[in-house]
Amino acid sequence: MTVSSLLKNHVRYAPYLSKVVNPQELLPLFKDGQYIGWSGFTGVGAPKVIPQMLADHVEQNELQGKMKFNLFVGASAGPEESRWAELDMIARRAPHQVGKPIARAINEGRIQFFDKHLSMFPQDLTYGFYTKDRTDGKILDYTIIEATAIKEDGSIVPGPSVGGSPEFISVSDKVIIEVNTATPSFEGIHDIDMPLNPPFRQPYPYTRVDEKCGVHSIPVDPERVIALVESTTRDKVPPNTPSDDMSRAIASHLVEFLENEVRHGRLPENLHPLQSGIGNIANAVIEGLTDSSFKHLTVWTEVLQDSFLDLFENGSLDYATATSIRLTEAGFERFFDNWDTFSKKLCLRSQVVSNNPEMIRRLGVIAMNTPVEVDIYAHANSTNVSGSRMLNGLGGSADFLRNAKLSIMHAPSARPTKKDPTGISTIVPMASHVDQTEHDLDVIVTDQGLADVRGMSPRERAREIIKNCAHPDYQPILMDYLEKSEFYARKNKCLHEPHMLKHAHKFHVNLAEKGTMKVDSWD
Ligand SMILES: CC(=O)SCCNC(=O)CCNC(=O)[C@H](O)C(C)(C)COP(=O)(O)OP(=O)(O)OC[C@H]1O[C@@H](n2cnc3c(N)ncnc32)[C@H](O)[C@@H]1OP(=O)(O)O
Repeated sequence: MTVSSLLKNHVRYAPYLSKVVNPQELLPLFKDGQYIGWSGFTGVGAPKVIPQMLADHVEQNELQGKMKFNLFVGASAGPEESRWAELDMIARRAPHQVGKPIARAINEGRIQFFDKHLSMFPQDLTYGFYTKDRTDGKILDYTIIEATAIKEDGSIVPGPSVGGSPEFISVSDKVIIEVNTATPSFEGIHDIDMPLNPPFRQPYPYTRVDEKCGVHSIPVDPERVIALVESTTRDKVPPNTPSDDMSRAIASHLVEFLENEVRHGRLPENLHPLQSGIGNIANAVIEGLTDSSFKHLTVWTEVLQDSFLDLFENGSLDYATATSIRLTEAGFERFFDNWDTFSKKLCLRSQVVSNNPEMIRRLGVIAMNTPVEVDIYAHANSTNVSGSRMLNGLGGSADFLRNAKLSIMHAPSARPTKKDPTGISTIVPMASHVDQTEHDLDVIVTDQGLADVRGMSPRERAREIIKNCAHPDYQPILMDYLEKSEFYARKNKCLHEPHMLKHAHKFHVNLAEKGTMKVDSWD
């Protein structure tokens, strides 16, 4: 097959050039029921060509539901994954996904999805936990990985995400590389600690966000690389929703809180390394920090979004490390135009390291993530609407929130339903599913205000959360629930964390039946 000169420029290990194929030639390798790993994390750095080729094959031959794979991706992949879900090509999936088609397939029971902390997922895969029913001793049949360059030793330089690729490759029978020639090489930006399983694993030695001691590309046994294909499509991340009054209000409460922590000596002037989730609120919080007086900030997180570029550019951010840099097309343009500046201030690691509990606790990270709901005692649901409907998954939220120095959850105080503009209260009597427990969270913040629940008993917490965070439409209803619960609990001597179990999920039942959480009474 003729190899383009662009591809030759990206591949510095000559023996691979004889393995360059037309993607169609790989079709016979793929069989229903196989276990496949993809590179990628939060919609960037995932393979594109082979997933599309397989999707076209399924669509053209009406093989929907007849060619299904057990698919593992560090976190969410790109639009190719949605297409696989639409064509019923995914039998099993872990650990985090994004997009309506895949969430629909999970909630319709067509995909067996299991959720796991992002720091643990790759190592558990290498332990063989997820393939314990295989009888051939293999873990992954194929890893399909996107590279932006291949080095002289045949090792793989990933693109804007590292994710779980090092672990996937280490347990993959065969490896297929998609070399993306539309994206500039990301060489020099990665620092990768290769997997080493217990009992001989060494501690990660980092005591600052900018320390590095890993390798700069992912080593692979060239014998296991069976094919290379050229990919000419860049990652496409949809534009972020601009910040609005609600998200700006949250950001301003948070900035005020952090300033107060500095004044009281609980944080240094440049804070501690920040972690920030994805989405509109997380973006607004970072924008809020851009406008604040904090300088020399650092970031230890899993995903960097466009708003971090502003922080770099205005000089507030000294250094950031993550496992993925999920930028919009405009963001990537800005990033490549200023490669020399950004690449010196940025490092991408594997997700086992970016989300490593020991590192998060050692560095005293300040973690900020958005929940579905938080209950009056500070248990939070990050994943399942009304206890059942899976959204995106746990992601790294609990890796960070359990281990951070400050664990913060930010959310709108109310979300709309078709029937009621404030039909969903973020603050509920009892969370319908718990991902973050009362033992993990320190601060809850909504557009209404901020509840600092450190050191508070559950009943003190409940009052602080209702008073400061609940939407005014729900404050009296929640107070009524709390007081009635206390009345019954006092009689039964169970006042530590009082609930009326028969009413604890009445907000959710009311939402299902009447389209609003506004319950008329507790009787
Ligand atoms: C890769 C990573 O891990 S990044 C690091 C952090 N990761 C995480 O925190 C993972 C878990 N978190 C998440 O996935 C997100 O933060 C979410 C989904 C919880 C919140 O994100 P938001 O952008 O605020 O979600 P949004 O308000 O659009 O809600 C999503 C959907 O859930 C519905 N929803 C949200 N909360 C509720 C609720 N309490 N009750 C009922 N429905 C709800 C919304 O109506 C919306 O429904 P739709 O899909 O039919 O439109």
